[in-house]
Amino acid sequence: MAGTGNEQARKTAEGLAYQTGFGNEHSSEAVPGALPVGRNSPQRAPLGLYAEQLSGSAFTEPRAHNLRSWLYRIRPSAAHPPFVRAERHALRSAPFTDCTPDPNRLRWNPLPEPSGPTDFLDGLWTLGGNGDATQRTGMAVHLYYANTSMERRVFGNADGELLIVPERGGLLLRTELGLLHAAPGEVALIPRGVRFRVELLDAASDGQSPTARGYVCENYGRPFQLPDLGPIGANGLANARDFRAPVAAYEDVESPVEVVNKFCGHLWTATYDHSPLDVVAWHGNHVPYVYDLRRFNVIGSISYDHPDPSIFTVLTSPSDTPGLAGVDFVAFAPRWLVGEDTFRPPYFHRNVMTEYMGLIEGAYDAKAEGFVPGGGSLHNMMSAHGPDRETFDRASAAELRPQKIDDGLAFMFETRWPLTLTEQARDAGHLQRGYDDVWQGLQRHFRL
Ligand SMILES: O=C(O)Cc1cc(O)ccc1O
Ligand SMILES: [Fe+2]
Repeated sequence: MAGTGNEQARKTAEGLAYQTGFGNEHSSEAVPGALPVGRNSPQRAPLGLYAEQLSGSAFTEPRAHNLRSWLYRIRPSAAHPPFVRAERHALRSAPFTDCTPDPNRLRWNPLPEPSGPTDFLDGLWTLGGNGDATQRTGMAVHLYYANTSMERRVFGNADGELLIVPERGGLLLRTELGLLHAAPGEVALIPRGVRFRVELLDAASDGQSPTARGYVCENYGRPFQLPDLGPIGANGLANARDFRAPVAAYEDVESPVEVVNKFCGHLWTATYDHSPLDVVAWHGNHVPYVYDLRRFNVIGSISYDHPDPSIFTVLTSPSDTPGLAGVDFVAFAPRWLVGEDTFRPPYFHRNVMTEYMGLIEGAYDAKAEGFVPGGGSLHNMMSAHGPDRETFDRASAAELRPQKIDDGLAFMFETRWPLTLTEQARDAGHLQRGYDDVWQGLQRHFRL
């Protein structure tokens, strides 16, 4: 999994420089000479910087799973006042105990627009999840709807990593390790503990101030990694080289900045007298990434039958049982369907895993209508689901020519544990009533 040092930064369309590769020992310095050579913690770090290690795994975990970065910063993170409890808005954490786990198929419309100025952090709204943040197991599903940038404040999550899936509006993520741009169709991964600020970039097409909407998978468990490829071979699915990590970029700001820290499910806040995004150089593999889902190399059947969606796994958080993920991130990217004598859309099924699905753009091939961009569906453990009636009827009669599915981009957070809702998700006005009806009217065709 680890690669070699990668100093080769490249410019992208957005003008940001990146280093490429997943799991690499990256290194970067915003000022020449800021990175110590040959040791991590010299008696005096270059340029009067402080050396600090940030770990994402226990020191003693196997090398293939070991995650840590060394940061060279203007002030050590330790120089901060006490944290005090903060208001948590609509952000919730596991364990989720307010609602009874619900076996029903559920579907939501997009989050309603916020009524006042709302930044990414205040705009986070938790749908539900499983596990326990204090036990570092399970996951949570959040949505966000923001209309302002985070100003003079920074967020860090001690409870897990954050996989951010923008659906509307580009995000500029200013992290301790540098800047990332994530637009709809791309995903960003912020590792546990890495502090960041979210700025909204793209003005709406009507010239209105920017808004940003999307989904977040909070993973309390083992950090996301690329799935094994087995017989697929050495290449395919999400290729490691398409992940982009930032280059060092720092703020030298000596004025008050609020630092919000999510710890064991609660938000804590402290006002620092400087910006904690003050890392001038760093090296390591505990790093944020951005990945363009359009780079996903889709593998599928070229003979018959609809393959199981595990073939679309972008990232997986393994559990202690081989093959049984705490959470998988799965993308349904554009692809050709060529199966002969095959019902081509997703089949009817009851799955021991729990499936939360969202839509980034367009439509999804199992649902003719009602599953809309920014909305989401939950098919909990063993809940029966699959193509809606209209899709079933159409696909059962379709002429089976090669067909390109390129009118949408959907994804799934698939988890080994059932997902329990928050009260706000259960009682939401944007919860669709009558979702079950999409499977009504499936005719009896049996005859002897
Ligand atoms: O739409 C779903 O329910 C997700 C899904 C997709 C697929 O291709 C096969 C199984 C499955 O659960
Ligand atoms: Fe499913």
